[in-house]
Amino acid sequence: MNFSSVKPIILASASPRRQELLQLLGLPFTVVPSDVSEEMEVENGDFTAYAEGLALRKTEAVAQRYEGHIVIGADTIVVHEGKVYPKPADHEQAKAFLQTFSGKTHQVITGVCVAVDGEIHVFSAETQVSFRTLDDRLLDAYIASGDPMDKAGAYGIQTAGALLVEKIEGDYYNVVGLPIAKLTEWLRGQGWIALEAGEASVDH
Ligand SMILES: Cc1cn([C@H]2C[C@H](O)[C@@H](COP(=O)(O)OP(=O)(O)OP(=O)(O)O)O2)c(=O)[nH]c1=O
Repeated sequence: MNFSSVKPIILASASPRRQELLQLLGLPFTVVPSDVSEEMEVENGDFTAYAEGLALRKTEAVAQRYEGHIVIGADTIVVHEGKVYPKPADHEQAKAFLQTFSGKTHQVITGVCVAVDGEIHVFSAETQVSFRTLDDRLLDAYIASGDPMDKAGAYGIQTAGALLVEKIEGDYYNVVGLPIAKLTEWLRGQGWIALEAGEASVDH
């Protein structure tokens, strides 16, 4: 399946997972990571606004340098009982995070931002992830693998972190870092991308 786009696409993300997911569309894109600080306050307990705000910040930082492009940025956060769990600072913190999630359900929210020539659109997706009751040896082995360190909440559902998960409700790819179906539907709806086999596209 191949899509074409009306303008060149930039993925404003260093995440290899997001790059792989965007590759599913079979269209060319360039990666320009944003380099913005991810320090922001959660306001009024609104985690969706927080994830969307970070996605907006990352996207805008790149979009201002690339007129005439479709710039896509995202931010994935893990939320449990009113608190955001970022990428862990060290193995100890990774273990503490995962122990907190053991036997419980948390939320993964990915905020997505698309900017085209000053037009900015933001949306998000949320997935409920329920963890198994984790045994200590499995946790230690998983953390020793190093896999948790570059991932929000200290696990990757797409890697050996899969062994920690009991069930999910919502889009799996949203947990991995990009709700690709929702993004594709949105881009098609705007006419920014189209199926190559003759789908009408809007002239922007
Ligand atoms: C929960 C979870 C997160 N993650 C990853 C996705 C994201 O790469 C990362 C969350 O960090 P982000 O800050 O969203 O993204 P990033 O720093 O990797 O890249 P950039 O800011 O340049 O876009 O956690 C997984 O790969 N699997 C998972 O199961």
